[in-house]
Amino acid sequence: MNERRCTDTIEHFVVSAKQMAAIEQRMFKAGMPVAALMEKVSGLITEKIMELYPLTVVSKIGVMVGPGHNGGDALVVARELYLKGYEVKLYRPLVKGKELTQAHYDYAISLRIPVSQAIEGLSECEVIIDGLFGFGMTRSLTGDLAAAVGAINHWSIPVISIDLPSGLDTDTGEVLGSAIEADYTFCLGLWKRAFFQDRSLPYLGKVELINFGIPLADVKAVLGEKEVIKTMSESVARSFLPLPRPLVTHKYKQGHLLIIAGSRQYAGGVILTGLGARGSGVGMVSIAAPTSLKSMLVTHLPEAIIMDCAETESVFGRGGIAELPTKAMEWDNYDAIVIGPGLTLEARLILPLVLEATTPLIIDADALNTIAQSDPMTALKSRSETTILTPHPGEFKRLFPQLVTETNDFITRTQIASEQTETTILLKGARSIIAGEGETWVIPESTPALARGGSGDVLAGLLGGLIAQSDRENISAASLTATAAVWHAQTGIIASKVHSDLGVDAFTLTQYLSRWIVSAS
Ligand SMILES: NC(=O)C1=CN([C@@H]2O[C@H](COP(=O)(O)OP(=O)(O)OC[C@H]3O[C@@H](n4cnc5c(N)ncnc54)[C@H](O)[C@@H]3O)[C@@H](O)[C@H]2O)[C@H](O)CC1
Ligand SMILES: [K+]
Repeated sequence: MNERRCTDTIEHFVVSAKQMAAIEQRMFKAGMPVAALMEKVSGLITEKIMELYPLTVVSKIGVMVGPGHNGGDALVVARELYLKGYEVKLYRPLVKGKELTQAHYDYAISLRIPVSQAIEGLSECEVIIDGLFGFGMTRSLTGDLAAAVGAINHWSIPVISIDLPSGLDTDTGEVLGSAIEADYTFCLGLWKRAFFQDRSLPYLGKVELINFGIPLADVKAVLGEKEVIKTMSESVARSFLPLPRPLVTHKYKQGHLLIIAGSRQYAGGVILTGLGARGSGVGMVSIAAPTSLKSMLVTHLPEAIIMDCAETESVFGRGGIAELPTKAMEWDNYDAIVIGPGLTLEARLILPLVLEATTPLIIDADALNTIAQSDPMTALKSRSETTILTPHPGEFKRLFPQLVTETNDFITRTQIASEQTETTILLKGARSIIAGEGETWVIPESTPALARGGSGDVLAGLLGGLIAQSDRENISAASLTATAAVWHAQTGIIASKVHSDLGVDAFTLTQYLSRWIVSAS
């Protein structure tokens, strides 16, 4: 495997609370003392806090201390900051705690670090450290705990959460009763699943992984092969791009993508998909679209071959594709097909034929909605070639209503849907999730600037173009899908820096697709 593609480093793995506890136990069993690990971790957190809030700027720091080792970490951080000269005040709502945490508490008292009996005692602090609960939180926050969290969220004092914001479920990111809205979260050792569930984003603030040297062997031993979830970093995504191009090549060697999209009702989606494909660098784009869209498509995408299709009656104002021309259905001519954007539910007339194509197929938008109206499992499982679905949460729910009811976890949902349909699924969101062929990827960064009509059409074209020109023998569909998702998200970030979060309409987005590639050099 290409060395640059190595995802076997600590920063790439994502774990559940149960897996984290098992990994930690292996380290302890091998001889690493619990107290030594807590000192090491807390030393690193202290350094980060001092970088963010130097003594010259901030002096009063409040520390919330819980009963478990998250509270132990908080007490070590409190002690170190106190010894460095900060005015530290503790709040410990639960008197009982784990032995090591109690020992650190006793020592803090012996140093005369003040303790407030009520949360209000922390209201004058300039920063608050949240060490109430980490991955050991099992029950909902109630009573004094919930009230304390509510008070902190109400004040406008910056909050730093240790490991994860107290009150969030480590795996699903759900709020258990009430949760800290942190400004910064220092995730300890390995990324937890909650960091990649959309619902937890408003609570996490800026996130950073504190690498304290968990042995990779312990991670691999606990996760095995089946339960691996990885983040797709920018550098790994770049390594999956079809670069460098061979010096001697021609357009059909660089991939031929067929886009089947558009209707009279939704004429623009097909242009945006075409522009997304253009941005991918794919050698050739063919477009099958309703005949009345032809001249417009030629104007916007002069490089594409436009195959005009007979239209359905516009009784409902739809004007969708009634029939695909024979030329379009010579599937062997294409390296990938994208079907969906702007088709309307008239897609039902052509979809069964397209599903039979022996070409990698990306199914988006109305094609997904159309499949949802039939029997998705049977329709998708019967395909012989790679199939990629790109639903947003609404489309996902229409396709897999039962899964949405049965599991509260976006990652698990995507994995099960992928297994059941034998497809690769990209569940789009603030943190997109990709599952396919046993791989699971999460996308660690994006921007709300991309929450606009047409943004998904661009992604479908970009993904189709990437699949069409890639070395599919050596790169999985899931890896390429995650690469396209990173490319799309990072393009949004780059464009929003120039145009603001309000300025990244789908067309503008397409104009920045190549910037992400050159931004690395
Ligand atoms: N990852 C590592 O290798 C290290 C992690 N450290 C820190 O340890 C915590 C996890 O510690 P643990 O003691 O297992 O769990 P918590 O601190 O999250 O708290 C568990 C504690 O709280 C009780 N409890 C749970 N829910 C509630 C509730 N709603 N109300 C009241 N009490 C509750 C539960 O019964 C337990 O007693 C990890 O996050 C890191 O911060 C190490 O310090 C370094 C190595
Ligand atoms: K915490």
